Amino acid sequence: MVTINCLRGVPKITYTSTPKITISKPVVSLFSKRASPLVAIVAAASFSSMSYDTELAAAKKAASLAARLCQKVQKALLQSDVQSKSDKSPVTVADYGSQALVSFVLERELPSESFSLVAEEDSGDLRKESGQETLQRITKLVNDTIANDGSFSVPTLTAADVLGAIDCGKSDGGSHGRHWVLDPIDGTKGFVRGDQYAIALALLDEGKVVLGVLACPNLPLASIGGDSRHSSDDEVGCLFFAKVGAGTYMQSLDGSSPIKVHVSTTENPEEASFFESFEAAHSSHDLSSSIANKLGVKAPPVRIDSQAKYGALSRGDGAIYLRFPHKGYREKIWDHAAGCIVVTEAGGVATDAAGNPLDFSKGRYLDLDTGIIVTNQKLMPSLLKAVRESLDEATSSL
Ligand SMILES: Nc1ncnc2c1ncn2[C@@H]1O[C@H](COP(=O)(O)O)[C@@H](OP(=O)(O)O)[C@H]1O
Ligand SMILES: [Mg+2]
Ligand SMILES: [Mg+2]
Ligand SMILES: [Mg+2]
Repeated sequence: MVTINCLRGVPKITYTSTPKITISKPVVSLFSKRASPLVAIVAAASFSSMSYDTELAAAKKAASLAARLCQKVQKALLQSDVQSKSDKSPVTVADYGSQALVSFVLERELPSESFSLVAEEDSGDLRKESGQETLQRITKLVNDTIANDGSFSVPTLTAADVLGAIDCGKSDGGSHGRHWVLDPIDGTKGFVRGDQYAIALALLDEGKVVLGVLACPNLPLASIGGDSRHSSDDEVGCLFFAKVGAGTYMQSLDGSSPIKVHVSTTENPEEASFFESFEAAHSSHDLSSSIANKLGVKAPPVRIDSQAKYGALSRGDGAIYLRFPHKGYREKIWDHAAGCIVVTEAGGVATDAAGNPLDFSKGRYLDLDTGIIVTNQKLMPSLLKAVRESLDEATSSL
């Protein structure tokens, strides 16, 4: 049996191999020219032979447009644009606007697809009385970005449309069917500081990441290896994209020709610089320093926010990414799905601290042992050994 969950008041189509078709809602959507049941059946029949080209093109367009919205907001960020979520983490008008835009673009560009989106933000706070001013600002940002792009002929979106688009991201994901996975701004703390952030979008098919796009508006096109400071003359704005079995490419966000990228091939830890979170609250800097020492890494850590770390690693700026959240933190799939395929298609390996591959099929959270480590194939065995020793030492000193 195949179930296609269409959100936003569009049809929920369920059919079995008989095929028996049930349409549980009327075909009504502001945005979409929705699939007929027949189209849905044809799509399901060719499921296994998909090349994901259309999906990748849609994902690149969605992430690039969202990046434009974010760039505009970051340039003139107001204190009132930044709110605090119930877990005390920050969220801005750009996080919400980016999520609404990506949801909107995917549905417009892939009208015959089922549409399931697992995304970070939800509209709860925007539906409250206190959220109305923020909602108006987000609605204007989304409409302005669509109008400036000029490629969609849609009526102006209402605040309710924007709320609906944001709430499309409530899917639970899982190991069956297709699910888009979105972090509308990864590295919100970096975004608010004026530093690195990324729009991270991936597609899961039967629990596996099959494509990923990372828009990194502040990442220099030139290498940042070994030095996170860069001159203000550096051209910034990178778009990384990867498709399963097809490698990883990078182009400028302005639309230059893509170039194929590859992770560092160094086998020598002394030459290998490593990335970690800028925020010590997100990853233990002490633990990564101990691991780097054991491995013989000489260079100081390169600390930057967001999945820009995966992008930079995929083009060989550094050779290692270490992430060790403090006890009790659960990693979410949108913080790693796009970055993971970008780095693995570029020849890298991403695992948990025990060397297990990252499993994106378990729902909104990653179920993993302790931390996330990323490097090239050659360095992974010695990195795993250093990780094990450092973790043992940390445990025995408690
Ligand atoms: N205590 C914590 N430990 C680990 N990660 C955390 C954390 N609190 C928040 N995060 C996650 O770290 C992400 C940013 O990663 P990085 O440190 O690499 O920039 C955040 O993404 P958002 O900014 O999308 O919320 C958030 O999901
Ligand atoms: Mg994130
Ligand atoms: Mg985010
Ligand atoms: Mg967040």
